[in-house]
Amino acid sequence: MYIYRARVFDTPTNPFTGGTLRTDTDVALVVDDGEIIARTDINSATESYPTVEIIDVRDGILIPGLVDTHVHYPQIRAIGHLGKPLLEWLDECALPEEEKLADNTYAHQLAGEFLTGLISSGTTSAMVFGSHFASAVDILFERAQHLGLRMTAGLVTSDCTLPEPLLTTIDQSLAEAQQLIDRWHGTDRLRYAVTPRFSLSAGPDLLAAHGELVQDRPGIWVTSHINENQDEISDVAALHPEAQDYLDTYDKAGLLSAQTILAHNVHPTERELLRMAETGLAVAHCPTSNSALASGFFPLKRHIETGVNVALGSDVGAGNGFSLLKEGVQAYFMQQLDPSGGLPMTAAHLLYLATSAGAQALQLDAQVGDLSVGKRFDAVLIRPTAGHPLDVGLAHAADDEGALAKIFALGTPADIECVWIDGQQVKSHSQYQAAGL
Ligand SMILES: Nc1nc2[nH]cnc2c(=O)[nH]1
Ligand SMILES: [Zn+2]
Repeated sequence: MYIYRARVFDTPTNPFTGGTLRTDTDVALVVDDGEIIARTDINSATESYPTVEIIDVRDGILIPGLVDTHVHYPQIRAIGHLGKPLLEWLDECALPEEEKLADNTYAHQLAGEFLTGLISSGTTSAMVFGSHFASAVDILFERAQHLGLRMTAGLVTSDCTLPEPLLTTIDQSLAEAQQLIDRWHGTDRLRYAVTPRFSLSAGPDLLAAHGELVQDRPGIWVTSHINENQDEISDVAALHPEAQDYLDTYDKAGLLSAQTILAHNVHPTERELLRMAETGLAVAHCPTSNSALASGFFPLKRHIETGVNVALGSDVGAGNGFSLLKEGVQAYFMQQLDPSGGLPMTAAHLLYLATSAGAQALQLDAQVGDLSVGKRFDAVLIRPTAGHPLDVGLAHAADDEGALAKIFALGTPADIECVWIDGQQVKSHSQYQAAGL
């Protein structure tokens, strides 16, 4: 048991519907076996728990663990290619890298690099796009289990239009998925997600077969891509003449529910938005990816007005890093710049999107997303080096909301001193190597 004495920022109420940022300059979080069992002032905490060690982190700012709802494990080494639209980027940058995961030694290296990327950026829960190779997905689950990450992931499936080594068949993909589900779904903090790459590389029969798998095994998640790029959307329409639009390719296959996360949705129709709201699925907004690939401006206002759940994704490697602080500020920039009129956001909106909204999208909000009593202690300590830009910014912030805006504007993984998952410290600058990452 520990008492964390801290300056805490979190968003237990939704700023998109009138909620506000919660800030406490000096609060005691009593954490027992990974659970926050009290949130009170330090005197009350020490009175109730006189023998418990106090960890004073008031020289930093504690925020909830960040939640990445869309990130690709095989693409860490593909980050940073510039100047290509989606389909060219996939062919020339992403897919050649994904083919290399047929080799387990390579997959092990990438899994280590990938998990280090997440944890060092303060990400404690994630919906991870796995690999086309079952053994590489197995390796990822094993490493994530060792680390304690809250991870939902699965075998990526495609049966057309991609290079041959990345293709599968219905029988093979169902058998491999079943093995991974039996081994990992519900083990510790791990869950399985049916993961058709996108409807441009998955025909109706493959989608339907995995839809049946989801119907047979309630609790299994679904993730894929949608409406990212105009050329992609036209090609999907040609490949799926049976569907009325992109969303319908997944809907017809029985893949849509409140346990579905679809990435991008930059170019949705009104019908698609209405149907998304009806199903309760969540959209992963990936602003650095949308910028890098010039995919377009994400219509956040239309999503919110239609009642579609939205959270943030880094979309590594089209996105250009693991930091959800960077995704938050990029989301803000794009809303500011959108010529059709974006949604103005405050720092509270950005923190909400990067934490509570992600926890809700993953149905983990009973456990994480904010630092209230009853939640698990997934937390990130922002503590910049003295004299570095964020340290200067925080020292001169006008108020708490201003300080949070500085964190989004200036914060990098180097400013993240400690990360806890379920009460366990998984990153600290001093112990970083010892964590075995
Ligand atoms: N951004 C992005 N979009 C995709 N659509 C299908 N695959 C991908 C991918 O790997 N990245
Ligand atoms: Zn993606």
